[in-house]
Amino acid sequence: MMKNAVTCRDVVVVRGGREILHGVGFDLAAGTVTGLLGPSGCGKTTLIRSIVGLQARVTGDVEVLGLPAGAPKLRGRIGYVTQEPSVYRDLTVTENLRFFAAVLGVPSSDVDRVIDAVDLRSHADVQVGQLSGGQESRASLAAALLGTPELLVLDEPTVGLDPVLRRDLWELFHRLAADGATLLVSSHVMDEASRCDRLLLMRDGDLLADDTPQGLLDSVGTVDIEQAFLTLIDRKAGAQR
Ligand SMILES: Nc1ncnc2c1ncn2[C@@H]1O[C@H](COP(=O)(O)OP(=O)(O)OP(=O)(O)O)[C@@H](O)[C@H]1O
Repeated sequence: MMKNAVTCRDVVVVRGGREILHGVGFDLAAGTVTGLLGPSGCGKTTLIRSIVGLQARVTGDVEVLGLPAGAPKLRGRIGYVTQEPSVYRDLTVTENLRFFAAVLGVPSSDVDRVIDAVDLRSHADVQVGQLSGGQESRASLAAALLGTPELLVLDEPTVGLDPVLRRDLWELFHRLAADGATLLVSSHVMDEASRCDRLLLMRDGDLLADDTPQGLLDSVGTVDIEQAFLTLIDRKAGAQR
């Protein structure tokens, strides 16, 4: 049986006095790329924060790599890239990565590997403040790849990237999964859905679907994921009427 890297059961989160997640449950199989898709504000970042152990007021069960989310032993086993760049703008790409490698206790030889992985070799000695938005987000991704984490959680990593870079990044995600990593990648761009092994479709703090891209299309009876998402919303609204 395939091992699960993440198991969520009945996850409820309250933020600012409002219930944001209403009892979410799913598994992430090890070595797969799962897309977390849904409109802005539906709760993707909140769910991601619950998995990486940064979210307060989480009830239900969130198990990550066999441990409760947030367990100190998970540090170094999870790579998390937020929507905000997490690298220092006054340091070069290489200087940033050497710094993070030292903090994580990762050999500095790993720096070259992650620079190549995100295709930033030509800008390795450029200050992050002088990079384009897409290059800066790839520098953040490179930092998250240091030490080869078993779980990579990426919050909208392809925002602002051109189609070629997006394609290259998705290829990288699948190479990492083939090497055994588990990836959860959030996006509100539905056309990225077909690149995932599995999809979690979210709306208003609930999971509308948890399926493979083809399984979703077959079960809903549509030809594209965006249409499937809209059909599921209409069905749910109809059921609630
Ligand atoms: N710090 C906070 N305090 C209170 N409520 C918050 C906070 N951050 C987010 N929220 C609320 O939680 C809900 C879910 O936000 P979240 O950031 O998880 O959505 P998202 O799906 O990641 O959106 P986006 O795609 O725009 O990043 C939103 O209604 C938002 O207003």
